[in-house]
Formats: sequence, C-alpha cells, structure tokens
Amino acid sequence: MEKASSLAEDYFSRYQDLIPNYESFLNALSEPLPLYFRLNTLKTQDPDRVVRGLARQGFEVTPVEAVPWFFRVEPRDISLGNTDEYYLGLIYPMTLSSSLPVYALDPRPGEIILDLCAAPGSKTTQIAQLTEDQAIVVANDKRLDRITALVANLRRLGVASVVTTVYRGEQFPLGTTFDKVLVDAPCSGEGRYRKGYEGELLFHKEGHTNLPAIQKGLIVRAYDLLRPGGILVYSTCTINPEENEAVVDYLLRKRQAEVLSWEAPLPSHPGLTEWEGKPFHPELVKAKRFYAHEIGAVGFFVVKLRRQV
Ligand SMILES: C[S@@+](CC[C@H](N)C(=O)[O-])C[C@H]1O[C@@H](n2cnc3c(N)ncnc32)[C@H](O)[C@@H]1O
Repeated sequence: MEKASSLAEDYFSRYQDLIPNYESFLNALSEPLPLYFRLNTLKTQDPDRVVRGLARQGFEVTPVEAVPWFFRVEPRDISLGNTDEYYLGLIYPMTLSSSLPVYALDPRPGEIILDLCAAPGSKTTQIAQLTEDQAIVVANDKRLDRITALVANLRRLGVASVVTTVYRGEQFPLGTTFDKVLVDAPCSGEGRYRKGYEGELLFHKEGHTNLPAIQKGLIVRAYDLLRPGGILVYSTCTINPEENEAVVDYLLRKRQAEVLSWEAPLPSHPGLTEWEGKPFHPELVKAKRFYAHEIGAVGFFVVKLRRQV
C-alpha cells in the first residue's frame, strides 16, 4: 500500500515547483471530483423549478456564483443522468472548468463558429446556449461514434444552429473562414486524474500517440481557418507544458498570431514562459492555467489568440 500510494506522487513530481500549493494538490487527488451541471436556457429560464425538481429526487443543488447557469450537485451516488430534467434536456452535466474555453471564446449571435474537436458537445451546446441558438456552429470531430453522441445531445438540448462534420481537424477543408474557432484538443487529461484506492492514477490512458504533434497540427489548421481578426481559443485539460505552452509557442513561431488577455471567472495562474530550460514566447504569460485543487473542478489550460492578417 505504501508503495502503491506513491504512484500518483511519482507521476506528478516533475510539476512539484510548478503547481501552487503542491501538497494540497496531492491531497486533492484523493478526493472525488465535484459534480456540476449547466442549466440549458434554450429549454428553460426557470432555474428554481429545476432545482426544486432535483431536490425532490434527493439532490442538493447550489448555484455557482462566479459562472452563470452552473450549479453544483451533491450527492454523487445518485445519477443525474437518470432524471427527467436530464432526459428533457433542461440540464447538461459538465465540470465547472469545462465552461472556461467558451467563456474565453465569447461567442455572439450571428457569428460563424467552428468547434474543431467537439464531441460529445459540452462546449458546442454551451456555444449554442450563449448565442441563443442564433450563430452558425460547425461541430467537428474525427470520430463518427462520438459525433453520434454529440447529435443526441443536440437533440436532447433542443439545439438547431449546429451542423456536424467528421474530419481529422488537421485536415479540415480550407475555404470557409470562421469568425471564431475553438480547439478543445485531445490531451493526456492530467487535469482530471484522481488517485484510486491503491494510489494508482485513474484516467491515466496508456499508449497515447504523439499528442503534441497532433495538437500542433490542430492549432495551425484552426488558425488558418480564421478570417483576419478572427478569434482562436486553444484549451486542454492537462497540466503538461508540452501539450499547452509548447503547442501555442509553435503556432506563434509559424504564424503572426496575437495572444489576447481575457477575464476568467475562476482563479488562475499565468501561462509559462519557460519549461525545463526551454523558453516560450513571452506573450504566453497571457495564457491561463487552472488547477483542480484551486477551483474544485478539472484542471485546465486556456489561451485566446487573434489572427493578425
Ligand atoms: C477533449 S475531447 C473534446 C471534448 C469536447 N470539446 C466537449 O466539450 O465535449 C477531444 C476530442 O477530440 C477528438 N479528436 C482526437 N483527435 C482529433 C483530430 N485529429 N481531429 C479532430 N478531432 C480529434 C476526440 O475524438 C475527442 O472527441
């Protein structure tokens, strides 16, 4: 047990000097992730009614002050996915920090928006909600089975403004230009790792292909799909600088992108300008890192960029 319980610590030890309050980060790995849902305002404007309905089924629901339409739910041992509120599309269970990339994207009605790695659609449906279903949204994913799940979510939530495509994002056809592109990239998911009973890391998927190479291909294609002045948001749920700052640094060396500041509703830390002796573009300080133990949700990295020409 002693040996096993050090597995998570071993894995994260390279981040010892990077993660603020590293001890409390390690402690948080043993805690279950808090549950949240987003109220789907395309189907209801009456949060009180939804909260009362869930309370009758034994849920304790608390609004999250900082993030509009998000609610924290307890306990975890009854399934939100088996409630009428879920089936009717009044709620969409998603972790709180998963709202951040769309927050940075700031989608508006009338815009043409591409969600390049969209399935199962947490962020696509959030975009549809924030634009009151009045944008044109293309939701793409390389996996048809996951697009099928996304389409089911669109139907359940009553979204009409989204069309779906199935391309490898790196090869998404050039031609149409977008006002905004979101790349919520496939990643190692370190921000969501938790310790199991024997100290093993849950959610640790072995045998990844070269994620940074895929992520670099995705971010460059996303940039090339923007109109001049268009906005790109790149996000991951990993701590790993090679999948975050190094990917954005690659784009900044290949293209004339501008890194933008944005106001986040949850506590964050600046992006890194150096990692393991390798310098990154100084503007990366405007990227934001969110750590699981500080926000009570999955750890995230989010950066907002503008296409110059
Ligand atoms: C982090 S998940 C996206 C979650 C989604 N944005 C949401 O909020 O529900 C990453 C997605 O990227 C997809 N993906 C992986 N490689 C891809 C590629 N080369 N091109 C497009 N999508 C890819 C995966 O199938 C997966 O659905």
